[in-house]
Amino acid sequence: MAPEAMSKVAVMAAGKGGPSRAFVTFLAGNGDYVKGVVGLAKGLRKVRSAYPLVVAVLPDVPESHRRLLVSQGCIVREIEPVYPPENQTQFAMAYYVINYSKLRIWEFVEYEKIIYLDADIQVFENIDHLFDLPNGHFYAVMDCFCEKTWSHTPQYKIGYCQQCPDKLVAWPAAELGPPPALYFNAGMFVHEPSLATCESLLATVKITTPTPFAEQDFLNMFFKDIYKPIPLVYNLVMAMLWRHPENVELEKVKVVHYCAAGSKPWRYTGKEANMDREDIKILVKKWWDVYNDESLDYKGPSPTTPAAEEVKPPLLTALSEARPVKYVKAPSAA
Ligand SMILES: O=c1ccn([C@@H]2O[C@H](COP(=O)(O)OP(=O)(O)O[C@H]3O[C@H](CO)[C@H](O)[C@H](O)[C@H]3O)[C@@H](O)[C@H]2O)c(=O)[nH]1
Ligand SMILES: O[C@H]1[C@H](O)[C@@H](O)[C@H](O)[C@@H](O)[C@H]1O
Ligand SMILES: [Mn+2]
Repeated sequence: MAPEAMSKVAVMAAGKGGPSRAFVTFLAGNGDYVKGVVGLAKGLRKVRSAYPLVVAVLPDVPESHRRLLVSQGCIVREIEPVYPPENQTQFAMAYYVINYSKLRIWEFVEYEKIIYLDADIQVFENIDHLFDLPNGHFYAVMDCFCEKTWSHTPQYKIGYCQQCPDKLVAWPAAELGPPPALYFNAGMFVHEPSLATCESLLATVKITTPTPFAEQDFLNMFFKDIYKPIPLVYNLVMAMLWRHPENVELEKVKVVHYCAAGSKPWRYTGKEANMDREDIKILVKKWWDVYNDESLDYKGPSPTTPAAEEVKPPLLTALSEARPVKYVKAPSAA
């Protein structure tokens, strides 16, 4: 089926009154991450996903970028920034605001379930079946602790990784107590929006000291009791390719997360560590092939009404009214 026909199916399916579902991504600033979102929208079309891509945008995303996303069939929704607790940021403020603002997607209660994907993710095979996972859990892929980005952690310091818990070094339980809880990469997850959860997330974040991986550390803490790992084919964290090649069957991977330093396809130069690998070059080319494929451009009806009708509800209104936030053409939860 042609991509534009599939988009019509998506609109129809969304309007049928079944459980409403959406892919959600997140965009901040006026930089080049918008390319990631365009690539993702086209990738989801290529694999014939039946569900829309909602883009949660911070107020600093320029109008031209919003229009571009709408022209690519995305549903653009502005969110309010979430700020870290005052005076507690040992790291850059902007970084925390960007990442914590992701917590707003729990406000999207017109969707019963969402699959969140970072803008630096591409979907190469259909993953719509993940919407059928039982509710009540937080599904995501386990992270790898082996890159330098982890050097602040005890795991990294002793050379322990949950991807091969017995191989490198076993966790020294005698000294450090039980091994750390399983830790997911927050670039991709499956969960249910809920105003109650959102309220609790925002209240908890206010009293939680920011840590280096920002909302990722926070979500790991918040959802640790309901976290369920899913196979790494749903979020290939790139470092897995050189850190744990024995765990990766590249031909089976459905979702690639271009998160390693230097791997964002739209900034790729090949010069950073590990970036001259053949598998990386292939994955970067695959991303560009989707991004440049004009046949994947959105050709269906406009997924939103004019920008003036965009509803930008303050969280408090949304919470106090405790009903789905109204938004143009988004599948209704009814
Ligand atoms: O200028 C920016 C920066 C980030 N983003 C959005 O924020 C997401 C997270 O940023 P990165 O993808 O660059 O972060 P990484 O994947 O390298 O980092 C990982 O850690 C982050 C916090 O440290 C987040 O948890 C993220 O989901 C997780 O995969 C992006 O995909 C994008 O959707 C923007 O829109 N603009
Ligand atoms: O393991 C990954 C990786 O190290 C990324 O580069 C980092 O940005 C992520 O937050 C982390 O989860
Ligand atoms: Mn990412």
